[in-house]
Amino acid sequence: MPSPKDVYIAVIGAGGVGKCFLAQLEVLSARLSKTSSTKLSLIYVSRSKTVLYSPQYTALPFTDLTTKLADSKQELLSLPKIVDYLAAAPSKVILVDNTSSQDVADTYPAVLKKGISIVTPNKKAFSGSYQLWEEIFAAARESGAKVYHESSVGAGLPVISTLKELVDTGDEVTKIEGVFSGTMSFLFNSFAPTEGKGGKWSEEVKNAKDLGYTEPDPRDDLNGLDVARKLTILARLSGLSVESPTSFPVQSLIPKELESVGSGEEFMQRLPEFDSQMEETKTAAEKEGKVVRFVGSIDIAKKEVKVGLEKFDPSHPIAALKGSDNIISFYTKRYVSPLIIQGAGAGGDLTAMGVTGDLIKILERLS
Ligand SMILES: NC(=O)C1=CN([C@@H]2O[C@H](COP(=O)(O)OP(=O)(O)OC[C@H]3O[C@@H](n4cnc5c(N)ncnc54)[C@H](OP(=O)(O)O)[C@@H]3O)[C@@H](O)[C@H]2O)C=CC1
Ligand SMILES: N[C@@H](CC=O)C(=O)O
Ligand code: NA
Repeated sequence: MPSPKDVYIAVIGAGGVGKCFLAQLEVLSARLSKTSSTKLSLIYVSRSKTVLYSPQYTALPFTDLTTKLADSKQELLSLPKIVDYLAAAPSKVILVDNTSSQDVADTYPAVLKKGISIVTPNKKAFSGSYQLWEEIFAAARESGAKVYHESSVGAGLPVISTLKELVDTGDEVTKIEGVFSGTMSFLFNSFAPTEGKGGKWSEEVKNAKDLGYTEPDPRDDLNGLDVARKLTILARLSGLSVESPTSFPVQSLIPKELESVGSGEEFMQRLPEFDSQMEETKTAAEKEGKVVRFVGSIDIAKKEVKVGLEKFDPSHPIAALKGSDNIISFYTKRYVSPLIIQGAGAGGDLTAMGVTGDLIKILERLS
């Protein structure tokens, strides 16, 4: 029989972030077994085409887990079947969604209604329709299940928790601005550095993908939608009921000629043909003694959200960012001089850290 401190963990998605999360889960699980009465049991892990799970809810061993998952012949479960399986577990369950799937995100209300808590870096649930946002939090309130998504903005950086604490303690956010994409930050810091020549645009896009910074399809970064999703989440948490990430101006860096390309692979292959377009943008800024960067802002009073390229003096903190750094400035009634959060905003281990941190918060709050 499971004890009240047994907690079952189900993980959907074992890519760049998911694999790092599983490694962190193994360490956390071993630490908790030595230092507390909490026993974590990983009972379900899946990728898009394979699944490994325990019908009897016994813990899956961590040894060679990703190889066993890749080789598994177990039949995939549909999302409603996953919910049924988890709801029938004999103790508390936390679902970890490490995908960028809208279908998985759309299942959150049903998951939460069954009392299953969720942690995720997936932006889709919180930046989809406003109706989905309301359904998610209504379901969590109704059942008492928790839903945490720190890594949906700024990867492991404490962006969501900071904003929630500002709002929950009665502060009023007036403006949020900065660099919200690790990919875009890396691209512009390497393509248009404040010193030196910089690399080719398409080559830097490939580097960002290889480093695990981009979305599964890098076009979701280049079209500005990833930043728009993050701003939608932050705006909603600040009290602005933004309808969707396409309900405000978003500048896309996808060349017009490649807008209708079918696959991400073909897009990456053809991108070098259009390097001259970004070169022109860079040169135009250089002629003014500036550099281009991809930024976003939310003006709460004006109810204005925007995403796109802007030019900065090389001495500006946004121009001086390094690597995949994000910089996020909160202007509030209390913080007239902004509260600034800065640091790496993408990468498997850093993103997984936010997910594992959320998991720990839920474990502390589960009664
Ligand atoms: N990478 C980063 O730096 C950051 C990522 N995030 C977010 O983290 C999430 C994961 O990103 P990342 O790990 O980089 O992406 P990857 O593409 O590397 O991994 C996604 C994983 O999800 C799996 N998957 C997709 N759809 C399904 C499904 N329906 N059922 C089961 N598994 C599925 C994929 O399966 P398969 O292996 O078969 O393809 C893959 O294992 C995304 O939501 C992203 O926005 C957030 C902050 C930073
Ligand atoms: N693709 C995203 C990943 C984190 O959200 C980014 O580059 O910021
Ligand atoms: Na974060």
